[in-house]
Amino acid sequence: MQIQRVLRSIASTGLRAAASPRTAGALGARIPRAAYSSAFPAVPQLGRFQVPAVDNEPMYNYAPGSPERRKLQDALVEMRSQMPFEVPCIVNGEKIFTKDTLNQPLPFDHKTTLASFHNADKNLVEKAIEGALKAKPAWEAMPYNDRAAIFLKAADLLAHKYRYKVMAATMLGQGKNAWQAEIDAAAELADFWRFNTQYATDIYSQQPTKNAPLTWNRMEYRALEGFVVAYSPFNFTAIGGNLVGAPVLMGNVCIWKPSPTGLYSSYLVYEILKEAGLPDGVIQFVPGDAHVVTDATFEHPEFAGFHFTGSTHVFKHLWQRIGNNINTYKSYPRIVGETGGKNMHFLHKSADAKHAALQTVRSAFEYNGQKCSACSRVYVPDNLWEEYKTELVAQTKQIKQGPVDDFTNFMSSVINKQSFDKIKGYLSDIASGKTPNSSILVGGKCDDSVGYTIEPTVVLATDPKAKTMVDELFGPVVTVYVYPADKYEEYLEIADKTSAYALTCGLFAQDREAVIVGSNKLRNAAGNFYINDKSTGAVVGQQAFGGGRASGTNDKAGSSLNLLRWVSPRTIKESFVPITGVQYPSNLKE
Ligand SMILES: NC(=O)c1ccc[n+]([C@@H]2O[C@H](COP(=O)([O-])OP(=O)(O)OC[C@H]3O[C@@H](n4cnc5c(N)ncnc54)[C@H](O)[C@@H]3O)[C@@H](O)[C@H]2O)c1
Ligand SMILES: N[C@@H](CCC=O)C(=O)O
Repeated sequence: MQIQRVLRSIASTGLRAAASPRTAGALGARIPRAAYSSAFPAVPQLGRFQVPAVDNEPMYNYAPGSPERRKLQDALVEMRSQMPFEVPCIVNGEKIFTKDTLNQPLPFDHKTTLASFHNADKNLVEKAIEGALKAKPAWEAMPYNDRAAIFLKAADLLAHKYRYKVMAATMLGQGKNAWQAEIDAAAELADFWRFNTQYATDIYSQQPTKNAPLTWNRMEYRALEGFVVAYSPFNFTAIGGNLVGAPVLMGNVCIWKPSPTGLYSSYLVYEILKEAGLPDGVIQFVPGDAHVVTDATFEHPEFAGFHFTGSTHVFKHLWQRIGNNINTYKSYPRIVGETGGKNMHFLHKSADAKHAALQTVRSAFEYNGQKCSACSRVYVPDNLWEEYKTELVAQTKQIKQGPVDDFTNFMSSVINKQSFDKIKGYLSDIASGKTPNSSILVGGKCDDSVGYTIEPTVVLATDPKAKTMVDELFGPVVTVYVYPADKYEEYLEIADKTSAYALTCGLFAQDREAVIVGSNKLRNAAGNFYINDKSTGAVVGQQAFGGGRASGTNDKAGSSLNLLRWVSPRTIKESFVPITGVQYPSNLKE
């Protein structure tokens, strides 16, 4: 509160100073010092501060007997003993219980509720927008060092004080096992917040390199005029923290509609930012019906940007809506969306078949196949098929599935009934012969009596355009197509054209020429391309993430490219010496 008061006073004195008239219009006239001297003393910046060097958050491995395993198990027990939690909307720092509630169940035990959350109605969303716009001048005026410090502090709070709590919420609410929660809710989120401070510093330091005599040129990276809206998906706690964190670090204010199936961990993320010093109103936490929140935010003239991660059809629909409203807005809204995938592993005949099979099992089935980057189609040359299949089937069969509290479980269940029904529909059609050219090689059972559980499943397709080679299922199903080993280039071209998506791809080959040919032919088939590695597991600071085509705007979360979308630069030229006439030398008579 105190910090907000100070910032508000800075912002308003700044505005007063800008508006105060000069005593005389002519250049060179004396300006009384007092008119200006009171405007800026509250924010002396007596140094060019250097944001601390950042590194990836070290990851614990949760091996049996490790202290981190015990601490995480304790956090799970504690969370289970306290749930269900009640989650309010938070607008202008105030917790608001609207009494219009929904539950977030455990996906692997859907009769048990993790949290009950209050949905915002139209009036509350409008109040959130108004409050955010009021908070904006002070937030934007806060010196960058202080904005960065808030995010660095949040990252440290997350990595230390709240690590196991946020991980436990991610495990119970979103169905992740310990390792998947570690790489998401602890490591990736801390990395996003820390690395972004570095990227923002880099952006701010990009300044004009030339100055004509008697002038000074500068570039100011203004926040967008208005407010930004962020809609987050259920599958990564870190993504929600970055969807709001990136624009806000650059001086924007943000209306955050978290996913109903990732709600409790999102709430904890908001609370951490608040504890780190984020002023009230800068992020407005408004769970709510998607249509209600969209109607209120997308119809507002100050709607300045949309930061989305989720499915392709939702993003396309929302983009269209923004287009239809274009005459409503003060500016052209920035639209950034990372969306679906139909990610492939492509093996050349020189590939290490066992390595590729193991990586396929990890990529296709870790987090129950619910990573946007999960491998869901594989092209295997016939010379490697027997070896690859033997390993793939054996490894798939030994996967243990069940509640996340049992650390020996590699998988749990998919997120909700809608997802379960969709995947079950595809698998039933294959099992009953309704889908031509496809059969189930291993897995295929679906059971939603306790959790929304789908067995890890491998489909064998005899048509490279079979339905499950094309559509995103977003669950633990991978489809394999066996191609003639000597038709590598032909099948690279088919793979490139098979799906509308272009998110991630793993190319497996020992032969360097095959690596070069594959990389070239699949240049536009993926925004994240891996050679002899799986299609999942991008790390902030190492592999900036995002895809093209129907997979998104490819603004690369976890990079300066993304942060640049949240600023509207102003070029400033200052002249130091008055001119003395209008004519240029070229106007003079010979
Ligand atoms: N490319 C990436 O970086 C990336 C990362 C994570 C997830 N994803 C994709 O996200 C999807 C899975 O996440 P999800 O199920 O949470 O996605 P989703 O599209 O169902 O939901 C995303 C967000 O949009 C909201 N939403 C849903 N329907 C809406 C509508 N009609 N109008 C307005 N808002 C709406 C949701 O409430 C949620 O906040 C997959 O397609 C996956 O590939 C992509
Ligand atoms: N960072 C993740 C992708 C996020 C999508 O769900 C990965 O690369 O596995």
